[in-house]
Amino acid sequence: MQPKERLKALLMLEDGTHFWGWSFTGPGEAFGEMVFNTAMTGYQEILTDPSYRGQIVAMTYPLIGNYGVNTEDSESLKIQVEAFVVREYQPRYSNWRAEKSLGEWLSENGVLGITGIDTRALTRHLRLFGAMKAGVTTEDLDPKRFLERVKESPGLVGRDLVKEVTCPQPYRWADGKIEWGVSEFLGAGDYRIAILDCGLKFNQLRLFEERGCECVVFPADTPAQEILARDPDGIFLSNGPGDPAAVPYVVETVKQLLGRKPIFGICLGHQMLGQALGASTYKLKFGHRGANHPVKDLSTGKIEITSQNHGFCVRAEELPPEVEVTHINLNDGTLEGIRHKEIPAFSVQYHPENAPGPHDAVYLFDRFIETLKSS
Ligand SMILES: NC(=O)CC[C@H](N)C(=O)O
Repeated sequence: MQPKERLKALLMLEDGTHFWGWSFTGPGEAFGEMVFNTAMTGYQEILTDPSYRGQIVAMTYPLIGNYGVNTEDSESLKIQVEAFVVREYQPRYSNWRAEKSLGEWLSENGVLGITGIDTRALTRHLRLFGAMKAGVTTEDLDPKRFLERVKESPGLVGRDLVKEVTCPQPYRWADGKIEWGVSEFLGAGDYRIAILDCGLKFNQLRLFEERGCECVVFPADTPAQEILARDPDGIFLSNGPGDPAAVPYVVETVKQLLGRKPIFGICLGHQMLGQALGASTYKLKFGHRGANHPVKDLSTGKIEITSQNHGFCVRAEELPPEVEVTHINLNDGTLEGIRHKEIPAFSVQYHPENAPGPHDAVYLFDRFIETLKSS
């Protein structure tokens, strides 16, 4: 794209701090919580991760777009971020799997991407003052007026975004494909996993399938009895967007499932389990989003390098004595994993399914299968 075709864009934070850049996707406007992700690669997976709903994501890696996008690497059926912010967008992609440019894909899907932003300054600001509401626009370039609109936009706290991303009806996952409307297990695997979909990433389903599991996915508001009626061997609680305190109906479901079937939760799923066990959640200052967060597995003493994407955390001090802390984050000491000592239920705050990120923590899927064998 030649500079003369570029549209000027404004990125405005809730505190009035603002940056000028250019759109690389055409005209547009969006609002959301401004967050940064430190992964060096994996922008397609990040853009399609439903946990990013309600957020504008900036990449700290300075060159984005150089390997294009393809039809295989998406983690859900659509682009989920509200908008995308980069230092330097590269439209000339080079990769044998690429099918189109990042800019074409974003603009076809009506998602605004802006380039030319000093993402290092932006990130330092967010680290100092915390994640905050923001807006990006090519249409309302008066900073004073746009700031007022950013202030009026809804934030993340108290907002149930799960209802926006959960599947509209149950489906069965078979050979990497969705079979809409199938809510029964057909006996195709060694283990039947019922998935409570709060905004899952497809790699969770792929990893279960690779391990011989048959997965049936249920909308987040499915009552516990309906799930139990399918007689699954285990229950998986997926990741998902927004404030974990704003989805009490899922916490209620998890309470009813506890002790009935083995449970494994990831990220929002972990926050649902934590709340079902009696702890509350709080908002982190700027969250953890990236692909190199060190986490210690306290049961083995091993350190794993993990993929992360969360802005909230479970209060460890509120967990009852029958719940053990299994993982901690070595950057800031926050809670990263729990396990119930008496009933088969465990969860982690980070992303063992990676996509994008290192594969160090995939063992947790195997640990869950071991739990199913012994339950
Ligand atoms: N990836 C996730 O599941 C994120 C969980 C939750 N929305 C948070 O930000 O903490």
